[in-house]
Amino acid sequence: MGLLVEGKWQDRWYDTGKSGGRFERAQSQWRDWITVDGAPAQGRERGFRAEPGRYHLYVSLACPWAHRTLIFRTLKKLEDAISVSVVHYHMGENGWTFQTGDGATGDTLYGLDFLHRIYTRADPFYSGRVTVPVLWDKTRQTIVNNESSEIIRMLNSEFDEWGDAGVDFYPEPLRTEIDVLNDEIYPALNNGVYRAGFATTQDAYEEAFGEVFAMLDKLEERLSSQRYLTGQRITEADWRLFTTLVRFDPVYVGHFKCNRQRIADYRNLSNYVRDLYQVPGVAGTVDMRHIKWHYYGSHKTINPSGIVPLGPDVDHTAAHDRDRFGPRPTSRERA
Ligand SMILES: N[C@@H](CCC(=O)N[C@@H](CS)C(=O)NCC(=O)O)C(=O)O
Repeated sequence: MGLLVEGKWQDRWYDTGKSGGRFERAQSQWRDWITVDGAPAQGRERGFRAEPGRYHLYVSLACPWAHRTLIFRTLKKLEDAISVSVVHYHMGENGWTFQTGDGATGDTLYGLDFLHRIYTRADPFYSGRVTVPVLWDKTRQTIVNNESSEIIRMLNSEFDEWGDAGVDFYPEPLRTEIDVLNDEIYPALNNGVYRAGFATTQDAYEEAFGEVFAMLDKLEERLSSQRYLTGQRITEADWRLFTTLVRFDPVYVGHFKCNRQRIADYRNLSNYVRDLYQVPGVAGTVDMRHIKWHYYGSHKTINPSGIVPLGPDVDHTAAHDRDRFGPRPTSRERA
């Protein structure tokens, strides 16, 4: 675990010293957009035109933010248009690596050893964290964007010429509602579990823990009267929630000490996760080995032995009860 300082790698854990023991996630620094016409997004200088075969995703199968991008790539049928490299699940003193095996592909573009070399290839003097996902432009050999919430928006709408234009997870009439949901769920839950797990004071941990479960209670209630977060169709807000929920019982309950209760103890949330998991294509994006071995094996400050617990055995393929709100509409019916 570390970061780049003016292009030089330094092995350093998160610094919670100046924030009262609170974990504060750094802002992603690469924020350009791929667009259909190649025009720069508002306020940006560099423009990137959507083209098949030009862009590449660097992901970890363990990471909930990278997982979002894989789900969008799969459900938008962009596998042929956008290529992928999967880093090794272990993140040690060199950060994410391109060690191969066990589902890790290595760097399929340049054969590099560490992900930080991708960042310095884009900017030899980059300072900041080296995170996944990374959306890479093979033509200009640079990073377009390393913020998952933006990458999924591009995949949703800018590659429709080569993907499934009938699938839209950010439909115009629901945008405000989706944005409001994201703004609430991200700090309290998606990032809340990390704030609980990486806290270095009791107060910081308890604050995050309270927010995590207050949000889960709220979502449980919301999902007691409708199939998905905005009602009858699956949106971006659901996929963003899914990647956190699917990691909750196997990792966040134990490793991040979010143990008031499990997702399995919430009737609606547990059925909802199974419902989303069973959407064709999604199961193939969930890799429990990478998920468990990454967190338990990489975070030595919170699990020094690196031992990975064997349980729990969560069966996401089991039947769910969400059809009680009516059938899940297919993308064709919605379009
Ligand atoms: N806001 C970013 C966060 C990405 C992120 O923090 N990824 C984690 C893995 S789950 C990472 O690569 N961490 C490495 C580090 O912080 O050094 C996004 O959503 O894309």
